[in-house]
Amino acid sequence: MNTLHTIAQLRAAVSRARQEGKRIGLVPTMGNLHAGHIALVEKALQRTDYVVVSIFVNPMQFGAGEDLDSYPRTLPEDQAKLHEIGTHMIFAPNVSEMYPEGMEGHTRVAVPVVSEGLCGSSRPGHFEGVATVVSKLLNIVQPDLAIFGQKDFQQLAVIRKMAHDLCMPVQIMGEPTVRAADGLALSSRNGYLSAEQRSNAPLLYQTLQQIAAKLQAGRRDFSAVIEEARVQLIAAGLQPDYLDLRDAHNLQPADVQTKDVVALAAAFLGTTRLIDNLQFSLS
Ligand SMILES: Nc1ncnc2c1ncn2[C@@H]1O[C@H](COP(=O)(O)OP(=O)(O)OP(=O)(O)O)[C@@H](O)[C@H]1O
Ligand SMILES: CC(C)(CO)[C@@H](O)C(=O)[O-]
Ligand code: BAL
Repeated sequence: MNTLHTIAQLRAAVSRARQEGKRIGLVPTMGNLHAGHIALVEKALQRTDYVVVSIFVNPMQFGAGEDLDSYPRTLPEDQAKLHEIGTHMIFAPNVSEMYPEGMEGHTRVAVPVVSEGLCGSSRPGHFEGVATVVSKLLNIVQPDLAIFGQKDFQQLAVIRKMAHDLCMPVQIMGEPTVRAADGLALSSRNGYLSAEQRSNAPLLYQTLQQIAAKLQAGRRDFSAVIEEARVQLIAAGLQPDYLDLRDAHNLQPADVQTKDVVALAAAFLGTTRLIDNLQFSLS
């Protein structure tokens, strides 16, 4: 396994693999890899013959005052984890390789509607940054398959819509969220939590489970159920950013007709913002 830092080197390596008849897989990440990322890479290794993992903390998707500078950068540890499971190639460009003329006048990919609301409201410009960098990565690697986590549910919806609308010749696959034993979704940002915050953090997923249980038991007063959840999070010291029920297929607001629902939440523990979601069916 090699780590390449330039687009030209990576393109040459992928093109050699393709000439050997290999199917190419891509797993885009921002590094600081945990078992959630590893599950995506293992799926890519099962489904394709040559797996590229990109590691790039993309400044275009961070807003002012967010954690771009403090985001954990752990390339040697990431390399060891990826080597151990048989990853074929790491692509770890620096910012000037990806944005040689800077970000100011750079082309941007906007995916309306699905990018709006939820994380799109709290992080203006975030999904434009994600869609732009994922487009670049897809154009650089030209994979047959690209895999993303369902933990970032709205991000996955944005990327699927972008690939569809722009006729990108790639299969986009979403994989289930990997959780700690207490239910907390694994996330690089969990590393920012104090011991006390970490012990309260599983309440985010528990609250989503309680919302699902109430609706599956027959309640249809969506706003009251959401308000009860908000009150519970606040009482435990979590500050909800959003808590919402959407149609899992198109992220439009859920109503009493919606069959496949996703409950989505973002909440602050101190300055750390965690997200999670839970999909469930209503009859
Ligand atoms: N717990 C998880 N289970 C499955 N996939 C995950 C999990 N966490 C992240 N991913 C996926 O891994 C890919 C890279 O995500 P990223 O590097 O941002 O990791 P992260 O841990 O989510 O970090 P952050 O704290 O920035 O949200 C994304 O497709 C993301 O959805
Ligand atoms: C998809 C991604 C790698 C694009 O920077 C990032 O948003 C992430 O890690 O989820
Ligand atoms: N995991 C999504 C990337 C981000 O929070 O910027």
